[in-house]
Amino acid sequence: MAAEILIAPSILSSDFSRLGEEIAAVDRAGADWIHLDVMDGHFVPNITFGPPIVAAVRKASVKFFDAHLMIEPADPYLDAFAEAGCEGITVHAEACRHLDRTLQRIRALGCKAGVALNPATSETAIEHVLDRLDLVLVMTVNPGFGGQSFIPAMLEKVARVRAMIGTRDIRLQVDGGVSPETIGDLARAGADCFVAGSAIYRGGSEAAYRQNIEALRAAVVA
Ligand SMILES: O=C(CO)[C@@H](O)[C@H](O)COP(=O)(O)O
Repeated sequence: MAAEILIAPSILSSDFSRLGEEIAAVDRAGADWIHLDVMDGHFVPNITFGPPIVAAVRKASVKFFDAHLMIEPADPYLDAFAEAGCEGITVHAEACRHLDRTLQRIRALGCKAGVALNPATSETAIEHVLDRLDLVLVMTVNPGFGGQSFIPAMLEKVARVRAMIGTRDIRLQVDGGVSPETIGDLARAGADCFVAGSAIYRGGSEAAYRQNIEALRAAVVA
């Protein structure tokens, strides 16, 4: 049976001056997960926030906190993100020298373990850790910024990753340029967890966020 579709708003596109309210708003508007984009200005050319901010906004929602660590190294910060309230921690394959060890640590902390792949990284980079994974994140833009255009070549990669996952209980997440125009193709290629920033946070109100989330869900099944 196909996995339930999950919609995870990326708070990168929210109004950071009201971050707690913006998280609560997408929660009430129908988000399944809250996606937290952590950037270090080194692995990616942008800087966002770290564990203290995650801990501060944890009370804004009881939904699954899905942290996407675009940081290198990631290992020294895993415990702090888990303590801050992240329930899923996704690291980049490109940023982890000992990926197998990193994933073991994430699970030992009681979190779901994920690996993200940049557009240029082959899925073969995660063949050896499939049994340590709860989620694979196929980046469909080059990480660092919201509002970029979806890279069409990633559709075939999503299909290849879906085939690799086989019958394992692993979520296939996509992130970057996810919109009502692209989500249907991504779902047909095998994605089941959709991160969207600008397509959800446009409109600036809870009512708009609800409409935007509903439009994404409708386009998956169209
Ligand atoms: O991780 C990232 C960017 O690095 C994403 O989560 C973006 O924030 C997605 O933004 P949109 O492409 O949906 O606007």
